[in-house]
Amino acid sequence: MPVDVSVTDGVAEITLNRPEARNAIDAEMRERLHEAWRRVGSDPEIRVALVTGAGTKAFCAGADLKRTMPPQESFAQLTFNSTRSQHLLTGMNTDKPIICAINGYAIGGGLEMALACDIRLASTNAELGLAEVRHGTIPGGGGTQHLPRAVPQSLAMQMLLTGDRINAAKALESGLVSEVETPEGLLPRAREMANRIARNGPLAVRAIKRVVREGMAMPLASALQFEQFVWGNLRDTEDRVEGRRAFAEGRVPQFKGR
Ligand SMILES: CCCCCCCCCCCCC/C=C/C(=O)SCCNC(=O)CCNC(=O)[C@H](O)C(C)(C)COP(=O)(O)OP(=O)(O)OC[C@H]1O[C@@H](n2cnc3c(N)ncnc32)[C@H](O)[C@@H]1OP(=O)(O)O
Repeated sequence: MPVDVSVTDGVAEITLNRPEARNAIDAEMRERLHEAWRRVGSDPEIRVALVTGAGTKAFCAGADLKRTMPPQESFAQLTFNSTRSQHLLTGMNTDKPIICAINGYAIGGGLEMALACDIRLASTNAELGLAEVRHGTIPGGGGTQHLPRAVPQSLAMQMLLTGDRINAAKALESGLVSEVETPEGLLPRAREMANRIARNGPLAVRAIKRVVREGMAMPLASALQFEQFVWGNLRDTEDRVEGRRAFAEGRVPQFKGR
């Protein structure tokens, strides 16, 4: 299968599995990814998602450049496809946190997928770039908007206009990724982080993702009001009571998500 999904202790691990094509996204992988993101969003047992690539060379080399494009895609069909391409990423708009373990090349749609995630970790051999301009097009999966929001605009424009890749060190320095690990250490680190998030209050975890993502698009005053509103909604939850009770009793809280 071009996409493997395994769920353990509330963590859904999604692996892009076409290493022979540097995990490039063809039509079948796109459909399986849609299914995976739908499962993450709908399965109450899943609290966190972790996405990575099979093999040691690439997270994802982007859209499959060898796929045959129908010669005369109607505009409606193109719109549908672009919508669905967008959906590959917007489908990730679950309110559950997604960690991306970038285990090698993340290019084009591969970097766009990583940019749609909440936490990005990279291995020392990773290289990240948006090559679309070299193919006579522009990123179609959110890259022109997410990259300048993730790194300084000058670096984003340099990457977009040249199609150049940056290495893991530059990605860390620019804040595109939050940590760099050895190839052997990347997945264990990502899994450890995912498991710690999965043990936190699930309502609070999802509220944090929502408040940050939606608040960033608001004026500061409105965003602070939004935070207060969401904080108030959590005040009377069983999880908040359990958190305080567990601290007082010196034990690990058992959150139920209500
Ligand atoms: C209806 C279908 C829908 C499809 C999907 C739609 C949704 C997609 C998500 C949303 C996307 C929006 C728009 C996105 C656009 C893009 O992503 S454009 C593509 C951008 N990517 C690239 O330009 C990368 C091209 N590849 C490379 O530069 C290099 O391969 C590499 C990644 C740097 C790796 O180099 P190296 O390790 O030297 O390996 P290679 O020998 O080059 O490659 C190994 C084999 O893998 C094949 N391959 C690599 N990349 C792709 C690819 N993108 N598409 C198809 N195949 C790829 C390569 O051809 C080799 O194959 P073999 O020759 O058969 O061994």
